[in-house]
Amino acid sequence: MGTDLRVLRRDDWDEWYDNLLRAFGGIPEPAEERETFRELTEIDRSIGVWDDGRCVGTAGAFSFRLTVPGGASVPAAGVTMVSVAATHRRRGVLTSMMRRQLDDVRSWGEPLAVLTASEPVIYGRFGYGVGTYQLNADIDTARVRLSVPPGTEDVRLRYAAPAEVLDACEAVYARLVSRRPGMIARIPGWERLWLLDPESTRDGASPLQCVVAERDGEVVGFVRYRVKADWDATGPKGTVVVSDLEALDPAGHGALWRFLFDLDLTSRIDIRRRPVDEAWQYLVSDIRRCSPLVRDALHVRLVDVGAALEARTYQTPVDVVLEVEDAFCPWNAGRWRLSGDAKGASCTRTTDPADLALSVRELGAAYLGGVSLASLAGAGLVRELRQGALAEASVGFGSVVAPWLPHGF
Ligand SMILES: CC(=O)SCCNC(=O)CCNC(=O)[C@H](O)C(C)(C)COP(=O)(O)OP(=O)(O)OC[C@H]1O[C@@H](n2cnc3c(N)ncnc32)[C@H](O)[C@@H]1OP(=O)(O)O
Repeated sequence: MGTDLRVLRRDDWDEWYDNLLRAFGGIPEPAEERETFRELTEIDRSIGVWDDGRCVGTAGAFSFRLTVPGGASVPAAGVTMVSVAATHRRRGVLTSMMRRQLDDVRSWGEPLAVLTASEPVIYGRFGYGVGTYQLNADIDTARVRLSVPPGTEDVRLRYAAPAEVLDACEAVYARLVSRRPGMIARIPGWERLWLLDPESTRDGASPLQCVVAERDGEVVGFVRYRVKADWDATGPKGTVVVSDLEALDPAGHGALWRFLFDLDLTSRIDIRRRPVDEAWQYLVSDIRRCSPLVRDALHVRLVDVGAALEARTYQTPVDVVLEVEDAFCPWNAGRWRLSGDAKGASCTRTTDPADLALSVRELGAAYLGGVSLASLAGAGLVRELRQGALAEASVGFGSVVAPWLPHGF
């Protein structure tokens, strides 16, 4: 028997998933988490590589709908659970899975594939560009002060068991999805992930706690967090480890952040995976003592350039011919005329002279409006062939709010 790349079968899931866990260090997952991922795995959209009957490669693809600039919710394959057995690494197993997967995504009619990478170096060769960034912060709340906007006093906070208020929290999330490019509409069942709280993954912190923010009886935000207690000879210096926080308006946001800042016996907030333009940064007295750190988040691949560029809108009018290079998905290569504005867009094949030349990777980076084409041109990755085309496209592709991926997958 030789090497076989095929769609996953339900009976093979355990061996397939064990290959994945082993590639990530071989640390077993708590039973509840493993069962949740078993249920969330879309078997017929997952592939594996078997060598002599043993699984040596895995890759899955969730059926996401991703918010793009303009607010449309666009089908996107959420590439996930990628692994190759260390015994078989660097022999092209990943490349063969990426080949099959992108062909599949195309045949499913999904214009985009997206992923979060274990290491950013892996996926550029397959045409993915970094389309969103995330902000991590480690805030010294003993030194940094927070001011809050008017209306914060009208927001009431109350503790609740995370499971008890899950529906209300999900309703807040659902209202935010169309507001930011990069957000993913919730697939039923995924909400269970936010409640998983096995002791083994807490790293010494408390169980998950939840506080909801209400105004006039309506939930306008929530925060889920843990507290990691710490005491030394000088007294308490605990850390608030934030799991997620969402708010519908500035007052709800301010109230929740003030709560985090004011928690007794703590002197730090550890918060990750936040929007790079999130409001709290403009409310703190000393941003340096918040140790902000920006990191790549969502990697974006245009699987169907025409359909993807038509699915979003452009904040100012654009009419440009793009010369696209795409060695891995050659059906995208060549010239496309993109004409669009804030109401809609068309993107069709053309033989007209090109205005901008770039690879599909740069298009992926710029697609959600978080990376400007002008910045990429500054790096020599986008070439302007008609004077003025770069500024026109760069402004048009932009987004008023920074794109943001709220959770990993
Ligand atoms: C979306 C997600 O799920 S991200 C999770 C990815 N998985 C992991 O990080 C788990 C641990 N790592 C692995 O399982 C494997 O090393 C993988 C999946 C990253 C790579 O699989 P491989 O089968 O070794 O990759 P493959 O042989 O097809 O490599 C293709 C090219 O990418 C390069 N490459 C692959 N992985 C890496 C890496 N981690 N760092 C640097 N280069 C890499 C290879 O050197 C090769 O380059 P070349 O074409 O110039 O020779």
